[in-house]
Amino acid sequence: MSYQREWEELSAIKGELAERDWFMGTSGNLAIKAGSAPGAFLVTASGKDKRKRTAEDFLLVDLDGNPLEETKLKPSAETLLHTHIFKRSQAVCSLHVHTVANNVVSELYGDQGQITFKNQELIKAFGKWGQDDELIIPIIPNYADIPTLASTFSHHVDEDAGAVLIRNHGITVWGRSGFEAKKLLEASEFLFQYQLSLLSLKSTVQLQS
Ligand SMILES: CSC[C@@H](O)[C@@H](O)C(=O)COP(=O)(O)O
Ligand SMILES: [Zn+2]
Repeated sequence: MSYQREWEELSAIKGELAERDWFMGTSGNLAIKAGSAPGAFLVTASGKDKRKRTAEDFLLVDLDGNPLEETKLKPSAETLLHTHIFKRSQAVCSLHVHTVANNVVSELYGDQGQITFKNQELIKAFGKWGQDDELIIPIIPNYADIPTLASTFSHHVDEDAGAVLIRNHGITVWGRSGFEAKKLLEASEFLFQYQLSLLSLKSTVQLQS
């Protein structure tokens, strides 16, 4: 089975996210559908330093997350989340990263179960082009039991592109292409960093007045 093109695409995305330092402490995992095999996708191998580029970065798994080729590599511990995305939508790529900004936002808004962005240019990345459009990013608890986490996560996969925050853990985004998934990830991180800067400056101004 040939998946060289998808391997190179995911590898290039991985390299860009690594340049942003979004894989601290081996965190993060990435997946892309293997075009020639509709029931298969490439996923990052578990526990690797994703800043490094190696011949063992990804392995091919089926839609239940089982390896399709003989390998000593283990699929990402969070492969189940990617399987839900590919089973429930037409998404082609999903990306998961831990950043300080997405963790802090998930904790600040975790009790509300979501964060809403409005009057922000970058929500257009999610197709929100109207004057009063809102982008709602759900926030789910960080269940240690991965099947429970994945099942909770799956309830929010109702479109072919989207984003979900996992509280004090990270974000998972998915899209109809690698380009779209990366765009949503970058837009989300921009919005999180903006929100944190705004809250911090507001509290400084309040303290001074
Ligand atoms: C030490 S990073 C935390 C991991 O448990 C996990 O959240 C993660 O994102 C990476 O796990 P991985 O199994 O390498 O895909
Ligand atoms: Zn993670």
